[in-house]
Amino acid sequence: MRILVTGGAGFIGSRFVTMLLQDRFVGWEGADTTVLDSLTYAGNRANLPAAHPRLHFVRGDICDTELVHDLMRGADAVVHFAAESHVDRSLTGPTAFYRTNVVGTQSVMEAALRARVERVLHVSTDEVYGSIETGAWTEDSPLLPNTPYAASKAGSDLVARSYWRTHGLDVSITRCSNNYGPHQHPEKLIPLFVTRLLQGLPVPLYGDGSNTREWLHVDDHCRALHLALNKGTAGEVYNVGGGNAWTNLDLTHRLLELCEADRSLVRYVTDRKGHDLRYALDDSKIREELGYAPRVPFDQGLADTVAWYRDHPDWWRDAAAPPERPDARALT
Ligand SMILES: NC(=O)c1ccc[n+]([C@@H]2O[C@H](COP(=O)([O-])OP(=O)(O)OC[C@H]3O[C@@H](n4cnc5c(N)ncnc54)[C@H](O)[C@@H]3O)[C@@H](O)[C@H]2O)c1
Ligand SMILES: Cc1cn([C@H]2C[C@H](O)[C@@H](COP(=O)(O)OP(=O)(O)O[C@H]3O[C@H](CO)[C@@H](O)[C@H](O)[C@H]3O)O2)c(=O)[nH]c1=O
Repeated sequence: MRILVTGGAGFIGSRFVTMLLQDRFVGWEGADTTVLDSLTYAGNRANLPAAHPRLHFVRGDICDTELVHDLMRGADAVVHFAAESHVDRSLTGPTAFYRTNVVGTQSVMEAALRARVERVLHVSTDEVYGSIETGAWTEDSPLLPNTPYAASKAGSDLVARSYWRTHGLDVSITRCSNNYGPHQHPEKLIPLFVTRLLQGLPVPLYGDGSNTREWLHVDDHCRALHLALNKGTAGEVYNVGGGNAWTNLDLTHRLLELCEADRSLVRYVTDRKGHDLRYALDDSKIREELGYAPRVPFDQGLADTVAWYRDHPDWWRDAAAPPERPDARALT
């Protein structure tokens, strides 16, 4: 078995590859893995084993269709993670988002079609549905993305779907909620707040902190991706939710406790432009059809994540700073 993973040096992709190399996915034991990653600010080669007999790392751009096609020759499956992933960056620099997320996904689908890859999984997000005040999105909910990031991911979903509908490419799409865990870039809420609190620095809470997100441990997400790739149906979408809905304010209070930090470190700053109020996924389809069930209790997963950042300051100290925000800059 040969698997190509795009974006495999990022947060979720590297965890997926690590679990694969540890033979944690039933039926894929001994699989050879090729990672294609351009190592943007978000990619880190050190997220993966330095050397492993079943890992081949290629630094390259998913928009280079010839390269992607060459790497796909003989591959049994492709898992497509590569993307620009941070909403705040998409507000100030959207071009890279449309290039990588839309054009790059078209390149990956085209290469998979030409290389006759048997199975493709496109990793997407609940943000394509927009914002929901009550209830939860099913896979049939309309796509109403609100930010450049979300719009580019919605575009990528439609590109993937069109390769299935027009050309019969065997591709499924997953849409998951907010992931957390080790190796997440400290531009995202949990690692940003944890790494700042551990240094005794204030944390920037957008708006009034009432925005709500559902948190999913990265290991549970990776298990869901394995199931979707192995047992999912071409052309179908599968939601993957965490079931743990928290307002940002409540989550911040939890992080303050875990980091043994004082509430005075919370700073309310100007809200994110177009800030989605609430995300909520109905993931009964993947649970009932593919047998998915999350395993990591949120309290345990969050405590372990904080401990990981506490134990790995060398990993995050040099990470690229989040985009400059005048009010966030004033915090330091
Ligand atoms: N993190 C989340 O909470 C979350 C939730 C839902 C969906 N997703 C989706 O999951 C996927 C992975 O997210 P993540 O959080 O691991 O992202 P990440 O930003 O940590 O990693 C993205 C990886 O893609 C690589 N990359 C970017 N542009 C590239 C290009 N043009 N060519 C090749 N490689 C390129 C980067 O170097 C990096 O290693 C993304 O598609 C994202 O939209 C993430
Ligand atoms: C960085 C930051 C974020 N926030 C708020 C904004 C959001 O309501 C919440 C989480 O923000 P972020 O960690 O940036 O994540 P969010 O915008 O929800 O997007 C994430 O989750 C999405 C899935 O829902 C993924 O598709 C994205 O790739 C991923 O980045 O915290 C703050 O209040 N302060 C901050 O400094």
